[in-house]
Amino acid sequence: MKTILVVAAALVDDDGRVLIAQRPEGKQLAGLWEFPGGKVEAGETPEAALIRELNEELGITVKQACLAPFVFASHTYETFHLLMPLYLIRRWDGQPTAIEHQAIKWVKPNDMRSYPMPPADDPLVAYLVDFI
Ligand SMILES: Nc1nc2c([nH]c(=O)n2[C@@H]2O[C@H](COP(=O)(O)OP(=O)(O)OP(=O)(O)O)[C@@H](O)[C@H]2O)c(=O)[nH]1
Ligand SMILES: [Mg+2]
Repeated sequence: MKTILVVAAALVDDDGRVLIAQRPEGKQLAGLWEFPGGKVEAGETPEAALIRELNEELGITVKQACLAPFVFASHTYETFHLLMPLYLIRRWDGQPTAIEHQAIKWVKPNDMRSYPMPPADDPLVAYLVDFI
């Protein structure tokens, strides 16, 4: 089975809320709420990939120095194994916008359980509850 590397971000605002984004219709896991991010492309560092994805998906600009490695998910799906580092980000330029998602939402980590997320993400929420 192939391992795919996906990078994701927990954007944290001044009130300690985290941004989650609803996956588009027609995509795998449509309608579930996720951390913005995406696949690392060939020749790309994980950090460069995350900066690119956040610009494509949310229209924000993030500096590499503002990416803080946090925790990772390692989860076997039916057709691939997902390895997904999650970075914490507290500073960025621009206003996050749902460019590729159905919707985005700022939620307290304690309230994230009300938003169905991909199975790989479940263990990550507990770390946010403890740390944010
Ligand atoms: N971005 C993101 N992907 C996640 C999360 N949890 C999770 O299982 N994934 C899985 O990671 C895989 C890649 O994510 P993605 O669809 O965002 O990839 P991408 O932005 O490069 O999109 P694309 O492949 O359509 O260009 C998907 O299979 C997705 O289901 C999460 O919290 N955030
Ligand atoms: Mg994505």
